[in-house]
Order: sequence, then structure tokens, then C-alpha cells
Amino acid sequence: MCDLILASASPRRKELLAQIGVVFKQCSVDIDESVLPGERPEDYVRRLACEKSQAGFQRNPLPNSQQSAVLGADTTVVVDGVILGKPDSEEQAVEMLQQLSGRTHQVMTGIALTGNGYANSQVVVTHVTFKALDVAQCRRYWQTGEPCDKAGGYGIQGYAAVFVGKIEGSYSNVVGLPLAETAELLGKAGIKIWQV
Ligand SMILES: Cc1cn([C@H]2C[C@H](O)[C@@H](COP(=O)(O)OP(=O)(O)OP(=O)(O)O)O2)c(=O)[nH]c1=O
Repeated sequence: MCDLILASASPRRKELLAQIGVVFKQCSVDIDESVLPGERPEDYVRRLACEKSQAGFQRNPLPNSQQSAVLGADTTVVVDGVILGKPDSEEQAVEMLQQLSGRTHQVMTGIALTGNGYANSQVVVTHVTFKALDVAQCRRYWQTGEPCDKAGGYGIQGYAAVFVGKIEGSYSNVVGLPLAETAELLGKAGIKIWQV
């Protein structure tokens, strides 16, 4: 029986969680993703991950066993302490990519697990350094369709792989779900990985 729910519409998170052999169901949740006044990026991603897992928990009553839980996650790109969300337009995407050009930024993912009488969360940070990007290159990249649903306007797992000069920390964290830390979080709740 499947007692783990991934509260996410993201196909990438689904693929990543499946990669570590976890049995789960997926449900999407809709929460307000606005940043609170003065909220720090690490607090923001943790809060949203917690809200997603709590919303998923409320919507899907789970059996009262220790291994029943809902996992939520939120990923954001941070440069100079400023949060970059998903771009709404070509202009916004090009502006974001120009901000990232030739420098190091942080990708932060909050992960949160909510169960019956149980809640735990964590934030994972990866440092990514981009090569210099010119405006024409950023405009061409927008045309690929890749930036629009991704924090910071890029997908490291896609065409934007060629922008990356250096990465320090978890790769899966950049794609949306830090796998080592997620496995730890699940393990603490008694949920097994590598189920065969
Ligand atoms: C930086 C980066 C982000 N992303 C994605 C991961 C997340 O899916 C997305 C950030 O948006 P999120 O709000 O974290 O997630 P989501 O809206 O895709 O899914 P849900 O809220 O339902 O869980 O950006 C990549 O796929 N590759 C990258 O290199």
C-alpha cells in the first residue's frame, strides 16, 4: 500500500522521487507563493514547502500509521539575496538570465514532510556559477520554451546545462528535489527508499 504522497505538480520532482525507488502517489496543491515582506529566501522556501505538504495532508487523509506522510518542496533561485521566481515574459526571463550571467547564485529548495502528529523540514542550498551570457543568447534560450516554468528562468537538466561553469552541492536540488536529504527526511519518518 502506498502511504506517501508527493504534493507537487512538477514532473521533475516525480521523476526524481521515483529515481530513488520510493513508492508514492502524486497530487497537486495550489498555494499562494507570494514572498512575505522582509522574508529571507531560506525562510521562504521552507515555509512554502511546509504549506504544500500541509495542504496535501489536509486534502488526502492518510492511514494512522507511522509511515504515512505528505512530501512538499519548493525551489527558488537567489542572487545577491534577491529571490528570482518563474519569469512571466521574455523580457523578465532575459533580465533574470542577465543577472545570473558570469556569476555565482544560489538555488535553494525547501523540503517538508507532514504526517499524523509529525512534521519535519529542511533547506538545501547549491551554488551555481554561470558562464557569461549575452542578450541574444538569452533571447534564443527563451524561444526553446524551457525557462517559463522554472525558477530563475533556466533548467540545468535541459539546454541551460551549457550555461553552467561550476556547481557546488546537490545537482538534484537544482532540478527541484535534493535526493540525499529527501532520503534522510523520509528515513527519519520510517519511509524506505530503494523499494524493489
Ligand atoms: C533552477 C531550476 C529550477 N527548476 C524547476 C524546479 C521546480 O519545478 C521549479 C520551481 O518551481 P516550484 O514552485 O518549486 O515548483 P513547481 O511549481 O514546478 O511545482 P509544485 O509547486 O507543484 O511542486 O523550477 C528546474 O527544473 N531546473 C532548474 O535548473
